[in-house]
Parts: sequence; structure tokens; C-alpha cells
Amino acid sequence: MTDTDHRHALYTVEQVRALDRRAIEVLGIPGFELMRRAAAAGLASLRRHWPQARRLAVWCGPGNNGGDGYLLGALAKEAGCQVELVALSGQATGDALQARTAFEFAGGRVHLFDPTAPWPDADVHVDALYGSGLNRAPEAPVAGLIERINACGKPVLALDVPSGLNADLGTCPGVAVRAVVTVCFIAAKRGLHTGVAADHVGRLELDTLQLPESLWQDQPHDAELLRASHLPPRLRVAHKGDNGHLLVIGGEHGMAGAVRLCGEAALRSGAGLVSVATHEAHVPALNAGRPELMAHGVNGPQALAPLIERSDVLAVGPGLGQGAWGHALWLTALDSDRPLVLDADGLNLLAREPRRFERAAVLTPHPGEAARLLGVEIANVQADRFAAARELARRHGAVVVLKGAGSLIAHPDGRLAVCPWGNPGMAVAGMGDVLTGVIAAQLAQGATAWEAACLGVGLHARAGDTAAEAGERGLLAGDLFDPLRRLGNGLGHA
Ligand SMILES: NC(=O)C1=CN([C@@H]2O[C@H](COP(=O)(O)OP(=O)(O)OC[C@H]3O[C@@H](n4cnc5c(N)ncnc54)[C@H](O)[C@@H]3O)[C@@H](O)[C@H]2O)[C@@H](O)CC1
Ligand SMILES: [K+]
Repeated sequence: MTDTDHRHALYTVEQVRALDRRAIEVLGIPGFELMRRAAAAGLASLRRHWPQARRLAVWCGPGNNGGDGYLLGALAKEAGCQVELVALSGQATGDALQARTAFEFAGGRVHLFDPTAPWPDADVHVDALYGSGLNRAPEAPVAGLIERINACGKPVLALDVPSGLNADLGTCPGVAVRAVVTVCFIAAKRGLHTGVAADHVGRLELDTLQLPESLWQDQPHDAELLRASHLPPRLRVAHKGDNGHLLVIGGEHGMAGAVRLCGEAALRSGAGLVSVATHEAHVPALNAGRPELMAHGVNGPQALAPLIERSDVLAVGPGLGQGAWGHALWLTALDSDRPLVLDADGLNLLAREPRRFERAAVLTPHPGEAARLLGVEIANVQADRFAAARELARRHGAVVVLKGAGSLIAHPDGRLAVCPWGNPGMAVAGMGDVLTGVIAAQLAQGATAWEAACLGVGLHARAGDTAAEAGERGLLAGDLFDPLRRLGNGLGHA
């Protein structure tokens, strides 16, 4: 993750503004020229995706995002398209005013937005209402306009940001455009990659407006996108002990499936040996169903301690429950010095008895578990997923995977990575148990907590995407095993 190039870097809106200013003030490229390039990039994308489109409706807001829209309208007219351009405001200033004049100079007419006017008959709608400058939820009548654009049945190309989406946080304070394609300018805004963004962005394209590499050099970014990384090849002389011994701890009565999924995912991800500590009653079924797992019945700490002694890494929490049995095992595991992954009830117990970890530790909360750990509501977590993940990592001295569309991985030192893969088919029972197993397997094979979380989250999401090729609906957590194995061996696609 050290050789971040600007195409994998994610920026806050503030940092993108600084890049805009740098392009203008240091590189001497006028703002209007940047706007022209943005408009040209938007139109090029439109023609790539909808080569037959002749009639465009362009919706322009009051700021520079609207300016991009005016210039796209001008370029489209020059290219022979019919353009119906509707502006929210009669006023424009600066570069946006110059852009509006250019549109009129190209023979275009600006219609002022009137909710009672007939709906434009267009092949594609271009959303240039609000970009990175969105500072509140769109209000009536613009909120109604956005709903109408979404419901009109025609594809939408969003310029820079789907209007209404907060490009910094991935939140949607009110309504937001649902684009088929979003062309993001200059640098990837972090909020386009997590939270509710996936419902609005559609296909995301980054256009760096032909700016030279020097623009991004030594400029701060906030996070980075995970890349499809290849695992190092296995030594030909590898011994199963070289690939680590994982102990999965969990499986309260009736929850044997969670430990089996976790353990099997770890084996499919390359762990050398996987033991399971669970209720005695689950052992026969585990042995019969997956004899490669070494299942042990444990009734309490005395039985667990020697198993921990023989293992290198722990996965604590799948189906663990929060009763006396689960709590006693949890305490024993946390009092050991083994690197660990903590999930599910392992996290709920941590919320009850907070700790800081002095060893390699990965926590994998979904937003509900993160909210319990932070003592806030789920809505507060989702309102700033970046801050929530970083705060949890800092508080617990652990690498934190905040799950949900656009999973975040936060390091206690502030580093943050965002997962670009995954799909809604993965929102099913057992997926979290599989993720825990995949991450724990990387720890067992010698990765640091940060590497294990980044590798594990990436492999899990890509395996989910491969498995979803047969359809998102009906995807089972166990469907990831085969793709996990292929991806872990460098087979299969990103
Ligand atoms: N040089 C630059 O800075 C460049 C900027 N570009 C474009 O400029 C955009 C940013 O421009 P701006 O900073 O002017 O911001 P925007 O055009 O995104 O919006 C700001 C305007 O919208 C108003 N506004 C925001 N949220 C509102 C809401 N919910 N309801 C009503 N009004 C609202 C603000 O008061 C302000 O007038 C980028 O997203 C990008 O599209 C591009 O042209 C590339 C170059
Ligand atoms: K927009």
C-alpha cells in the first residue's frame, strides 16, 4: 500500500478544493479552462455510453457544477445535439457566468426552472445541479425535481457528484440523483466510495482533466482504494505449520454454522491448520461435515487454555453468544497474547468491557456493532463512517474493518483504506463469519493486522463478486469458498 498513485488515492472535498486551487494558482491553468475540460470529459463519457443520444436535458445548479453543465451544453450543441438546458437560478457568477454566456453564444437558450413546465423529451439527462459544494439537503422544489429525474426512466449522467450526495461522507441528507454514470473530476472524492454512494453513483469514472502528475505530488490525501493484490507464492517445501494454526472460538448452542463457515473460509484462504473450540454437542456434526477442521468441545476456560497454547492466531466471536459460556471463553482469549480477529458477539462483549490491544488485532464490526462500541446510534456511525472507523481503531489500538457497502479499514495511526468491491448479494447470514475466517487466515500466514485486514476484505469482496455472477439473490456465504481459493492462488479476475 506504499506506492499510492493518485488514481488510487481518495480525497476529502477540502483536499480536492486545494488541488483545484493548486491547478489554477501554481500550474496557471484558468478555472474556466478546467471547467471546459470537465465538460468535454463529461460529453465524451456520454457519447461512449449512449452513442445514439441526440437529445439532452441538462440541469444546471447555481455554482460551478452548473458551470460544467453549461459548457457541456455548449459543446453538445456544437456537436449537433439538441440541448434543453434548465437552470435553477437566473444568476451566475465567475466561471459559471462565463460558461453560461458560452452556451448562449453557441445558440443555446437557458430555461429557468419551472416545476409546472412540460418535462423535456430527452435521451439522456445530465445532472449538473450540485457537485462538491452541496452544503445541505436539496429543498423543494429542487428535491421534487431530483425525484422526477430519478423516476423519468431515462439514463442520467452525473457531473462530478450525483446531486444530493455528500461527496465527503457518502451520505445523502435528503434526496439525491441516481446516476447510471458519474464522471468525477480531478481527484476521487472519498464519499463516492462508501455509505449510500453505491445507490447513486452508478458506474464511476475519474477524469483528471489532463493535469500533470506534479499536481498530486506531495499533496495530502485521506484514504486509498484497495487494489487487487496477489498473495506471495507458497514455498514448494511448505509445511502445514508454516501457514499458521488458527483457533476459531464460538458456536453457542444452535450456532455451529458460524464456526464452521469461519473455519472453512480460513482453510480455503490458506491457513495451515484450523481448530475450532465450541460446544461439545457441535463436535460430531463438524467432524462429519468438514473433517479437515479439528473440532474440540470446550465447557470453559480450562479446556480452552491448552488449545490457545497450541495455536498461533484466534478468531473470536462467530456465534459465540453473550452468555456465561461465551463470556468466559472471550475473557480467556483476550487474556492470552495471541493475535486475533474479533467479530459478532466478540465485539458485543468488547462493547460491555472495553479494552485496548497491545498485539495484532482486527475488529470487524458492522455499523450496528460499531455503534454499540462507540456508544452512539447507528445513524451517527453512518453519518461519518470515516470518523467512526478511525475513532474505533484509535480507541482499541486495533485495525478496524467497518463493514457495509464500501467497507472501510482503519489503522490506529489514521491510515484508511476503502474496498471498491462487493455487492448487495453479500448482505446475507454467514458472510461476516466467512470474512473473519479469511482475515484470520492471513494473520495465520504471517501478515500484519493491517495487511491481513486489507487482503482479507479485498479477497472476500472479490470472491463475493465472482460468486454473484450467477445472481446476487440467493447467494450463500459458502458460495465464496471456491472463488476464495481461486483468488488466493492468483486465478480469477479482479
Ligand atoms: N476550478 C474548479 O474548482 C473546478 C470545479 N469544477 C466543478 O465545480 C463544482 C464545485 O463548484 P462549487 O464549489 O461552486 O459548488 P457546487 O456547484 O457544487 O454548488 C455550490 C452552490 O450550490 C449551492 N447549494 C449547495 N447545496 C445546496 C442545496 N442543498 N440547496 C440549494 N443550494 C445549494 C451553494 O450555496 C452554491 O451556490 C465541482 O463539483 C465541479 O463540478 C469543475 O468545473 C472543475 C474545476
Ligand atoms: K452533479
